[in-house]
Amino acid sequence: MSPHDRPLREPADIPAELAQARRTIDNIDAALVHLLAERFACTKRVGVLKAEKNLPPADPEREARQITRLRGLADDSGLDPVFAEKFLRFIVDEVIRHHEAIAVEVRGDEANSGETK
Ligand SMILES: O=C(O)C(=O)C[C@]1(C(=O)O)C=C[C@@H](O)C=C1
Repeated sequence: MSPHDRPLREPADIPAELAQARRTIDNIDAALVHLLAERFACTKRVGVLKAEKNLPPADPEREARQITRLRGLADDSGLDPVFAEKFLRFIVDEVIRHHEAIAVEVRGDEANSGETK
């Protein structure tokens, strides 16, 4: 466990309920960071697999299905579906940038090893 996992210290003079809510927010933010780190570790592997198999970095058809699914989940759980879609778009755009960089690296490695595909 990292020292950053602990909730932030709050001033003693703030209302107890606000301090409790902020502890919950800090725990949720920590979980979000851990989840994003796991997701990006997984998509890094996907980027390598795609580059090795000469697949394109982006898969718009899969993205469309992910958006439909997440919008439905958001709706069911009281989260604004427009926000859910923007959030996924933000993450996936970053993943695609990573995939593009990985593809450049893998192509370079192949060129250096004299491999052909
Ligand atoms: O599923 C893939 O093919 C991925 O590369 C992962 C991912 C994602 O982050 O969810 C990213 C890019 C694609 O356009 C679709 C989905």
